[in-house]
Amino acid sequence: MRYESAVEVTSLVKRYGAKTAVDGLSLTVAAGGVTAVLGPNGAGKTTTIEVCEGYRRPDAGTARVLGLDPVTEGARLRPRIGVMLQSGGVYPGARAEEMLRHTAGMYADPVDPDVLIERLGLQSCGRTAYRRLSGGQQQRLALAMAVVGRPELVFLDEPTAGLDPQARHATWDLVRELRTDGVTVVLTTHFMEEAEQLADDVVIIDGGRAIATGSPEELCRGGAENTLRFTGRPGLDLVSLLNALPADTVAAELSPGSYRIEGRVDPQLLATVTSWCAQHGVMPDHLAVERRTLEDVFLELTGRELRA
Ligand SMILES: Nc1ncnc2c1ncn2[C@@H]1O[C@H](COP(=O)(O)OP(=O)(O)OP(=O)(O)O)[C@@H](O)[C@H]1O
Repeated sequence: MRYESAVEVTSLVKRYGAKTAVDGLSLTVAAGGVTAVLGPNGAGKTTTIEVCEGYRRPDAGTARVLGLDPVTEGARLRPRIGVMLQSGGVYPGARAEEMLRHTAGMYADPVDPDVLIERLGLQSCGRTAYRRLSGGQQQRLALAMAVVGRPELVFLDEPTAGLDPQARHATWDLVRELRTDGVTVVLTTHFMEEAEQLADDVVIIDGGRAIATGSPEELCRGGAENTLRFTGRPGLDLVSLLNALPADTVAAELSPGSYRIEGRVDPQLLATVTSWCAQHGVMPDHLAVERRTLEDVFLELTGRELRA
């Protein structure tokens, strides 16, 4: 159940020398849901998460996590959160199973490590040193270590980067289960589909600031132009069709007989187009409404150019 915010970041600034990595960022994470933090490379996601985890001190602004200051009240906070770093955080020589059991032993009521080992397909890796695990196995072990203590809140920094599809789906299932159990999950990802699949809320960060927030549905709907496509006989009178549609609608015949209409595609527009087709003896085949995806929204907001 959602009853309060689990994370409150306010006007956060974090600099590395002359580089301002986080530049007055504010965000709120609702308790008991999954929040995906998205942003281009170098946007400041990891830095923000690491401030929330207590690994970095803010230069200005504040972070409150489960009502606590992650730096000054870290000792009280750490037993209540789980952390999966983007890389590292595990002693390279330790065996996988040993490491997970050791982590479990640090908590009052841990999940049975064997259950996590099976869930995350780590059975064959138990006696292998961490540094000899594959990248995907290291990721899965880090995830198991983040959740073994039954945290109230988990931070997962790119949990599925480099995972094969089976491991990605196993990770998604685990995140869904955490959510069902009322655990708050904050994850970063570059996979927009992952955010669409898992997130109740999305925060898009760019240049060290939060530039958009909302549920995936809200972000895809907001100010949205959608597209309607259909095929019919070539050479339809698009001027006549546009006369029947709202003024800002655009129609084009992309190739002979293949039509695209762009604008606010709502049930009324759909009805007008099909009724116009009926009046003109046109059967609109392959009629399809294409909604904006989170990736479309992300690229609209953050641009298409590569980040340095
Ligand atoms: N320890 C550091 N020292 C100096 N600069 C750093 C350090 N860590 C991060 N930066 C810089 O701060 C900026 C933000 O980095 P951060 O890792 O927070 O971004 P990110 O959004 O997580 O990126 P990515 O998606 O690539 O993981 C980048 O320009 C990065 O080069």
